[in-house]
Amino acid sequence: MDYSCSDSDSDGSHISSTPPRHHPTYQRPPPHPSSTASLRNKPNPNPNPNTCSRPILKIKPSTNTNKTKPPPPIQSQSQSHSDVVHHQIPPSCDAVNSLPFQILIRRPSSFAVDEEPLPAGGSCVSKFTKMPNSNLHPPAHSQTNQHPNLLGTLPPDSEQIAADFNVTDLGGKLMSRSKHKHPNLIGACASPRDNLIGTCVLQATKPKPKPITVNEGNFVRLNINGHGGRKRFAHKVRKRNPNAYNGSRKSYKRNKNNFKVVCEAEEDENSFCEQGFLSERTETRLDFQVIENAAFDVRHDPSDANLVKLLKLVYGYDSFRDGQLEAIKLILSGKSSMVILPTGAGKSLCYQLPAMVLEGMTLVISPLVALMFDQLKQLPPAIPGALLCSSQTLEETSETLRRVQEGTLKVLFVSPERLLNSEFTSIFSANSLISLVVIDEAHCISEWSHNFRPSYMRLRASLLRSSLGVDCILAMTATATTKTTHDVMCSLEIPSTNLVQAAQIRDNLHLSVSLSENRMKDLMALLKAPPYTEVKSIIIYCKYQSETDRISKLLCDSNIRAKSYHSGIPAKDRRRTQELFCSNKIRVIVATVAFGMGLDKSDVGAVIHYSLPESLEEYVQEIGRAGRDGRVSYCHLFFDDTTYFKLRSLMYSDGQDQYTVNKFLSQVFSGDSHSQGRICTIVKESASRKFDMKEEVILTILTRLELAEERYLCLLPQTSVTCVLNFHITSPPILATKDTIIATILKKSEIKDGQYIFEIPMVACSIGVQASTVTNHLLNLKLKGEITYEMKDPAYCYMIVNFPRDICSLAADLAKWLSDVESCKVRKVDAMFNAAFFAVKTCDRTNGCTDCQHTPCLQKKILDYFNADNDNSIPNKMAQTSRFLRADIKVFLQSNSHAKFTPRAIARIMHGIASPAFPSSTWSKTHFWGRYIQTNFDVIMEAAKAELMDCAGKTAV
Ligand SMILES: Nc1ncnc2c1ncn2[C@@H]1O[C@H](COP(=O)(O)OP(=O)(O)OP(=O)(O)O)[C@@H](O)[C@H]1O
Repeated sequence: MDYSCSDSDSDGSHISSTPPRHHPTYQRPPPHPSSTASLRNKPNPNPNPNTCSRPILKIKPSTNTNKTKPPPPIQSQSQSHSDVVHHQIPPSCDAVNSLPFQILIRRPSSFAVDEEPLPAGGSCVSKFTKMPNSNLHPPAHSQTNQHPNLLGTLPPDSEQIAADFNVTDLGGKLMSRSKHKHPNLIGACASPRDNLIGTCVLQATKPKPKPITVNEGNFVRLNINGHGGRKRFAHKVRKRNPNAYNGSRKSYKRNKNNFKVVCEAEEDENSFCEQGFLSERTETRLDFQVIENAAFDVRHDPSDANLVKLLKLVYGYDSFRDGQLEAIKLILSGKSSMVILPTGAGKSLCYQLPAMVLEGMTLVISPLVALMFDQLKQLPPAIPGALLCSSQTLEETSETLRRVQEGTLKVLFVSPERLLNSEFTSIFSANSLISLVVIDEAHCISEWSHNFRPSYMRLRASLLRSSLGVDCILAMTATATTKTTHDVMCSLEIPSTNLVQAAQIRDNLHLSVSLSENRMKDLMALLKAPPYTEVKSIIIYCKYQSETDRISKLLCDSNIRAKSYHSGIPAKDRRRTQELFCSNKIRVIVATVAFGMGLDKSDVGAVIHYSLPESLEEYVQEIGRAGRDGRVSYCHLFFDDTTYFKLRSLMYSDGQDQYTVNKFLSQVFSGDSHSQGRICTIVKESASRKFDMKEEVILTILTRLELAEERYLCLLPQTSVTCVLNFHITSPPILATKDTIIATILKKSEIKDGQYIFEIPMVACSIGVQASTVTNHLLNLKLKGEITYEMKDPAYCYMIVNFPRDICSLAADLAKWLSDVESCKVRKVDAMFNAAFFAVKTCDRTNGCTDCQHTPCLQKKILDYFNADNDNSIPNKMAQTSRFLRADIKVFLQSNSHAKFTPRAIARIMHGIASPAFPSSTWSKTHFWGRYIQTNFDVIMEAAKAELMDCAGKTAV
């Protein structure tokens, strides 16, 4: 069996494995640094005392099956950069937080989109430009200036974090501005001229209502007929939505500097008249006036009638969907809430509408940059919005921050990593600018979700309150089990009464499932038969990238317009594919899990799962991309044992033994118990190989150490450790005479082929400054043409806050926690497989199920799964013993006596799972690779442990 074809796209969860793809010939595997057996220990209790019981808020049932639920600088102590580097730097956590870097998580996954170079820009300037109101205009001297260090090209390693330099530096400047009274309402036009150019401000008092004239009535007329009105209005929105970037990254890029286009309109009124735009602009002004009045009414009386009126004006919809009204009322009354509504149910409206009504700004925390762009684009014109991401230019970032300070933004999208930047957060904590924090995809907070992210783990109510000065939090997700919901609500301190939940699956989705011996053949047959022949847009989900390419080619060969989509395809091509799909130029998109988040194509008529999803959550998310227009849509799932076993094995990619965690912690806390305040770095790549631990797992452990009650460390923005420097204009010794940093660099460098190689933290420490000061200085010199340099060895950076009293028991706790997370993921695969298996093999087809149509029984399985109080008892198909296992392990160890193994490493090889120290490029050539994929992983680990102890005993003798 060949298990090396594992080019899967992760779902964004670091726990998902993304093994490499290759087929090399067998070589003798290299020795491995780690060795011996692993141990286990006691669990970590729930850290949050705020328990949330069953949800209480009920949603009125509609067609859906609604569910109700409730110190001073000291000398450097750097070691080799390959491991942990320690640096004593000014100790205040705040001070170090102000390093102009952010932690960015590199993910070989859908979330990797987060870090892809996105089209520059993102702060979309709306036509709601600031009006000449002295209250809103800072004095000229307080205008934001460009930071001299931040212009021009950034070094490759710092490209990603460059924008965050901007935020940091600007943050400081912005803080020194005069404090402006934050406006309250949207769309109050200030002067006739401002009106003509569609300029708006937010006012604190109710504006004088204007009588609606024939012209003015256009807006109301456009929307009065609900859906039809919405369509026509949507057209207007597309034409004029200040938040939209025309649906196309390309065109957005083209327009990114065209803020001027909007501003120029002010000067070029005549041309607008000539082009016949004047009346449209007048309508726009009046539209906003009407909306503003309606928003004012809602703020003073959030009655159903007023809310529906505002809904109709802004969106053109006649009524709220399930859960929306309840959620909006909770938010408007200042209550933190959690909203669990199916994909496509309209969760965005639950924060957009309050954003219009509430004073101050709504901050939306979103896991993906691509998702932020989509959400920004979808904001109605009446809600001025922007986003901040690391791919933006200094100008774009400063423009957005200026609008934040002025209060002319109502919605701002940011990534969770942004909250690590204390200068960014200080803008808000000092000014109370934010009235609502929305956490999109809130399940990512919980390690018990299918998509846990370490950066989300840091989103706790206490942090949000202290760093952003906000009281009201809205957590939104489409998929959360009872355990995940409880976890999220506890972390965000949301009372159990404030849960708005509806069935996690829509009724218009027809679910079918089949056990397949030959999935490719069955897929082709499915596509060539009704109802699929009639479906205009289809998504086919596969586990592996290679599968998507193969299937899309096959479909094209069969005259079906199809394209593949996965994270191995360049971002530009992926965007193009998505555009082609959204504009119906291709009929089928064959994708990995990397596709779909934030996709709002309403007429996807079918979603086919060529591979078993990793969890019912993933399944529900993905089928939720069908039928968003409410029409009957078809979702078919193919499954088979082989895919299940492979998938299940992959869930063991991230677990760690206590032995390894212990070694890792010893490295993290190397030094003595008086090392509080010491700044350390862990070079990602070398540490990952050394401990046979994925980089994301390293970050997860560090984050966990930060969030522990004792707070062992404080995570700092990531940095690069090594710098390779070339001098170009002035000779190094001459430059050193007038530049202290260069003088220190010369002292600390090793010279190789004329290049100066040094460690940034070491240089920073010896001068007693922060690493960012050194990098900023280098950047400045680079911009002057004096030097060029390359940054290497990206590293996690942290400050030791509390030295652990007992590293062994801490390691035991952490290993137990990692093991629990691992088991949880395995159970999720089992639950997915069991649901499919039940439908095909056990369902008696009495409750509406027929042949392979299993909507009723799958819906029930899904609801049961999401509502279960625990997930402990999920049966699985794994063998619990194997006759030849011990003997095979013995042979394997004998034939690889040069290498050192842990029991887990052996079990992974027997399951065909690659890891940083045992890559499949080398180890997949052993014929034991994946041989025991059907045997319980823990059983193999136990056998391996016994065999290793045997070997060790013999060696000792
Ligand atoms: N009350 C409503 N009436 C009609 N359409 C609505 C209503 N509320 C939202 N919609 C529409 O439903 C579509 C889906 O909304 P939205 O993108 O907010 O869904 P979502 O729940 O966030 O989905 P996902 O979980 O996939 O992100 C949008 O086109 C939106 O305009």
